[in-house]
Amino acid sequence: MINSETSPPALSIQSLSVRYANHTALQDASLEVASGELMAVVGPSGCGKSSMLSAVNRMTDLIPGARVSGSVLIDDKDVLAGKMDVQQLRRQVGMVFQQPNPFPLSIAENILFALREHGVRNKADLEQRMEQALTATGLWDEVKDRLQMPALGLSGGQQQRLCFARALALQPRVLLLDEPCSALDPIASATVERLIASLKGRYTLLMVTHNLAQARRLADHLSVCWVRDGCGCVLDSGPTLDLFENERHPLAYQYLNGVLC
Ligand SMILES: Nc1ncnc2c1ncn2[C@@H]1O[C@H](COP(=O)(O)OP(=O)(O)OP(=O)(O)O)[C@@H](O)[C@H]1O
Repeated sequence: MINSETSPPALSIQSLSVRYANHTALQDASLEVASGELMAVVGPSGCGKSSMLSAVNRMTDLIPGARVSGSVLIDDKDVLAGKMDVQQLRRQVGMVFQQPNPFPLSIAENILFALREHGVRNKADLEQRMEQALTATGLWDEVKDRLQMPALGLSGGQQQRLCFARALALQPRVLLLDEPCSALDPIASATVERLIASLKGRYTLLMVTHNLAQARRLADHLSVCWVRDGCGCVLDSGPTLDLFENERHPLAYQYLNGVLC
């Protein structure tokens, strides 16, 4: 287990702003995630949570008119720097979305394709990494006898775990999770939540969720975002229980404790 008291943060977001045309989705946001910890980002709709995640893996590059400023350091390297190799960044920073989005390929190919795209060629390595990733997500025993079947034939929860396996196979430094359970039924959601809990300590996780109870169960640290003067911003960040139980920032405290109407 990594000692977060002494290690520098794995992910440090500093004065991050994201603008789309003339709208500021996120203004001057800063937070730090220690290596091996899970930080949950919560806040009302439209406060810039997804925009924050998109800046971390440079998906904002793909949005016409999007402008990003500030810095996003992963192990002290600024991913927003022009010289950053975006292909290399996508290997370092995995992402799982709200809707499971497996490729319309076989279960095996979903993982093998991602590995080959990132330069893994040796057949034994490919198979070993595929099995490890499927095992880590609890899928191996469920799918090992039907690896050549279409991934889209899996249940929603299994598809989501396959998306986790596809990301984990690349051994990312940081994993971004954008409401990873919200499209799943309660049983599948609980399975994915257990999977996320099992990743703590081994991966650095930044998770957007609207489920405050889930944030409280899973997150080591919490960042509460808000919309102020039409722009998304971070109200307060800190240890999860401290934010839930102590009125450090009145608005954040009221939001977390459901006393805002
Ligand atoms: N591609 C885009 N082009 C223009 N505006 C956008 C784009 N993506 C997001 N926005 C706007 O930026 C603001 C922040 O959106 P974002 O999706 O980051 O918020 P969010 O907190 O993740 O919301 P939700 O909880 O509803 O997913 C919103 O006003 C949204 O309409």
